[in-house]
Amino acid sequence: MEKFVEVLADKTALIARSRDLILEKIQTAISQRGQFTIALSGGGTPKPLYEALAAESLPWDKIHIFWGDERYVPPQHPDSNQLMARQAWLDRVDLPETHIHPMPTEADNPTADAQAHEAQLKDFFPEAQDFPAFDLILLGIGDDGHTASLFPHTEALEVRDRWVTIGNKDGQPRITFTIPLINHARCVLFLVAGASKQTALEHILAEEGDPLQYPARFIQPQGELYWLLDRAAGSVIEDR
Ligand SMILES: O=C1O[C@H](COP(=O)(O)O)[C@@H](O)[C@H](O)[C@H]1O
Repeated sequence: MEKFVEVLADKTALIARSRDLILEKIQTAISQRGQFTIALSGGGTPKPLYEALAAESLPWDKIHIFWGDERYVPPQHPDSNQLMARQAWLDRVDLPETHIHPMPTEADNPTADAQAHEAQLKDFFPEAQDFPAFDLILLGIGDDGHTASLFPHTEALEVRDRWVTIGNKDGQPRITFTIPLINHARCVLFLVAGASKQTALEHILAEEGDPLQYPARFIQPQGELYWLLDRAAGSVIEDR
């Protein structure tokens, strides 16, 4: 694993750097493999990044969009990660609808939806031996140290034999990529902004620590790992 930690001056610089990195990864993946596969994160942090990517002229017919996690709500629900990405980015560009691969959330059965999405991924990545290698998985962290929907001390952290599983946020189900799937990516990019993330970040990036308490510590991909932080979040790292 190659690990890079960058502290950017502010959120604007953070978004510009992450946009440029993604544009570089798109170009490399398409020139080497003919397509680019990305899994998106939800929450508030990546929204301006999606808006910035919507302004780019890209080979949309070679780009496939997935999600690393999803809230267990219908696709039109205001909490839906899919809805946010569609409004900020996907609905604004000429991306074929067949290239958008949301996590299903409407079976009224999170286990069935997680299994259905795993089957969809297996159809998309027929060559995958044990786990697929996404070109880029975009992640955030919560103030509690969670990433994707891998929450502290939850069963999802133990899952090693599935691609997709059920997350648990305070008793509410979510759908989430598993740790081994994320760790199989060619590149994992964490985007972290705001002072509220400082404490979690300090524990996640420390030499020693408990990954069950700070699940983002489990993310050690076989490819590249980028931590892009704005100064409000990353000053704790600079001060170390
Ligand atoms: O619940 C979630 O939270 C994290 C972090 O969100 P943010 O609002 O603090 O940026 C996010 O990465 C995850 O995808 C989302 O479902």
